[in-house]
Amino acid sequence: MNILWAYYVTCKYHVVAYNSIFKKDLFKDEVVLVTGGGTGIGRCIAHEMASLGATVVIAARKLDQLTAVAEEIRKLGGKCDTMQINIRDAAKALELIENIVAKHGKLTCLVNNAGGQFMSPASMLSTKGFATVVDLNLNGTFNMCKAAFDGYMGEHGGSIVNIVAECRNGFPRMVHTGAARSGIINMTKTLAVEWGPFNGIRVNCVAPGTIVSSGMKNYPDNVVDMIAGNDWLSPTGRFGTESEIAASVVFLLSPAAAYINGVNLAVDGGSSLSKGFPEGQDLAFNPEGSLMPAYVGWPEGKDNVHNLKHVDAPQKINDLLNKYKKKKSKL
Ligand SMILES: CCCCCCCCC/C=C/C(=O)SCCNC(=O)CCNC(=O)[C@H](O)C(C)(C)COP(=O)(O)OP(=O)(O)OC[C@H]1O[C@@H](n2cnc3c(N)ncnc32)[C@H](O)[C@@H]1OP(=O)(O)O
Ligand SMILES: NC(=O)C1=CN([C@@H]2O[C@H](COP(=O)(O)OP(=O)(O)OC[C@H]3O[C@@H](n4cnc5c(N)ncnc54)[C@H](OP(=O)(O)O)[C@@H]3O)[C@@H](O)[C@H]2O)C=CC1
Repeated sequence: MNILWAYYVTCKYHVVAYNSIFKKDLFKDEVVLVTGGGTGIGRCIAHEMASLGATVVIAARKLDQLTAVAEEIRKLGGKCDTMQINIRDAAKALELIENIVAKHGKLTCLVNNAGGQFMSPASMLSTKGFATVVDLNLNGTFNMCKAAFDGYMGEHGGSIVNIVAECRNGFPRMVHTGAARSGIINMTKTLAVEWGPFNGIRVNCVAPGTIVSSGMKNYPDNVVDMIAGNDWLSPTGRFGTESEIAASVVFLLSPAAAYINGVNLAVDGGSSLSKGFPEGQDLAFNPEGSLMPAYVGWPEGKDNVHNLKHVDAPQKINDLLNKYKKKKSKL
């Protein structure tokens, strides 16, 4: 009897969790701001949130990219607005939040996705280069968190997800971003504690490992070659996908994560724990491993193919992704 009861309770909660994660109108009352939403991972997060009913505002410096993504989302039936921002400008960050609240009535979720860096050994990095990357990632993320708090969340609550980069063991060749992202992870813990009492504000991080995305286009060919040559640097024997990052963000913003606060969720295939097998991904490749399709939330088009171009990354990196997919489809 007890076993049956335990089974019933477990199943019941599975069903509750499943429904609350996938219900198509889960975020219908939410207004979410995704910084850097005109490209790559941010674009994917914007699509997923819109597919679940949210009103999405995407903001970055380049309006043309934002406009194109907003059109894609609207064509698929989602709600999306665009606004321009340089997250390094604190005053403009507050102005942005105030504009969103004035236009959409609230701001319940913030995804701090905008950021980036370049590759350089520490020995060759200038003081200005270090400061620039810290300013963009650490100060920029703080500017957005503080603006969201002052402009809406302090009074009404909300949920924040900061996209960082997996940097648990340091970040060789990217000392600036490793320092900045570690700063964000620590800041996230502090804000979770300080702001929780303000109507239950939650602040969490997602730390991507190496992800096939447009971000790689920022790197010169020799760096892309190096990254592409190291695709085995994770126990899963592959890189991650944008939708695998978006899924974790959706989860952390959802009621399924209502009691999760101040964590840093590594989405890296375990690369922070081990670098996998030096023999290469052929040996390490796990045929059962998930390769989520892009834009899980939207209905598929003709022949079960998504209407959207999946990933905008350098050709060599895309070739690797297609190689994994072919292997998977053979099984
Ligand atoms: C084993 C393998 C595992 C490999 C594992 C690899 C994992 C990769 C994981 C991460 C992936 C991603 O994040 S992908 C996402 C990437 N996306 C982005 O980076 C987008 C955002 N990036 C940017 O905006 C820029 O790159 C960034 C430099 C950060 C900011 O641009 P700004 O215009 O503000 O700054 P700039 O004026 O260009 O530059 C300011 C100063 O910075 C320095 N600087 C700028 N670019 C530089 C460069 N390429 N090399 C040296 N120094 C540079 C110079 O000192 C510059 O000053 P002067 O000398 O006076 O000019
Ligand atoms: N791809 C990967 O392997 C990994 C990515 N990440 C992080 O994930 C996030 C998304 O990366 P990804 O999509 O791959 O890369 P992208 O380069 O495509 O995305 C970066 C986005 O940030 C925006 N941005 C950059 N600087 C600013 C600024 N000053 N103000 C406002 N927006 C800005 C850019 O838009 P615009 O130029 O129009 O301003 C762009 O949309 C980044 O923070 C990245 O560092 C972390 C680990 C791994």
